Amino acid sequence: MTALRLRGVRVGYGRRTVVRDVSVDVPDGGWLAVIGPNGAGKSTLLKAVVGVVRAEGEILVHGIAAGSLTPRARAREVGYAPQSPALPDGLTVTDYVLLGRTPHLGPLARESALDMFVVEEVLARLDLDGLAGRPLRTLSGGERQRAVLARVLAQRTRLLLLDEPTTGLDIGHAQALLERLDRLRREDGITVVTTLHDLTFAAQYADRLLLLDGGAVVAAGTPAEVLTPERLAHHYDAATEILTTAGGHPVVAPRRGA
Ligand SMILES: Nc1ncnc2c1ncn2[C@@H]1O[C@H](COP(=O)(O)OP(=O)(O)OP(=O)(O)O)[C@@H](O)[C@H]1O
Repeated sequence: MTALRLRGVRVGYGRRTVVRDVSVDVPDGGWLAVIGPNGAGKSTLLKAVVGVVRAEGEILVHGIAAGSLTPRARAREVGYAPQSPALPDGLTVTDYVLLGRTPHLGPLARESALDMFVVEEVLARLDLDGLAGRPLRTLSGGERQRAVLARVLAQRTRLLLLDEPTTGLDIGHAQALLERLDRLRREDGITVVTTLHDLTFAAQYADRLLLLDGGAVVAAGTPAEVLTPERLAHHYDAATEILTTAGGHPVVAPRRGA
């Protein structure tokens, strides 16, 4: 089954079109990385899928038109972490992550033992259990980023849309997070869509890349197909060499003084 299908998606702010004619299919259990230079329209595309911005064209989530879902139903299908979310002041990490359970709560809106279990499990997996009682405002940038991801994972959706999930994370925490997502994908069939500026991480984890420039898809395919020095020069204005890891994944190495 196709977890996410976009056909001819267009998004504009006012009269300016910033995403144009985007079509892509993401199969169940797949990982799509949306890449592209600053301002290419990556975040806007994700926002269109979760309904934060209005879009034209077709957006199907697990075969259902996204626009026909209530916000609560959509939140049970799609977990979304924006690039820099506004965090409610005064909440502890546990309280905040518990917000991820909101779409699953019954009519009395009381959390059950299952909700608490899910929250504790997610906190442990993201190395946040030691911070569970801390107010959000006292966390470091990277810890805050992990708390945002914990809230999204607590939502337990089959499709995750993550906007720059590794921003502010050190290489170890970034890798641990991407490994965790990869395991969810392989073991539970969760589908992952991320924007990622780190093209080497994108090439390691995503099975498909979608390169946007000026709001349009300019390349799509496997990391090895999309990441060429010519494309990176043309669309990012970057001088790079593409190396290869022992495992056969492309590595994007910037070239000094080119
Ligand atoms: N709320 C808004 N109102 C008007 N223009 C916006 C709004 N949000 C984004 N834009 C513009 O839309 C274009 C695409 O922005 P978007 O944030 O989707 O790009 P991006 O590819 O995610 O960029 P980055 O890599 O810098 O995060 C940019 O030119 C941006 O200035």
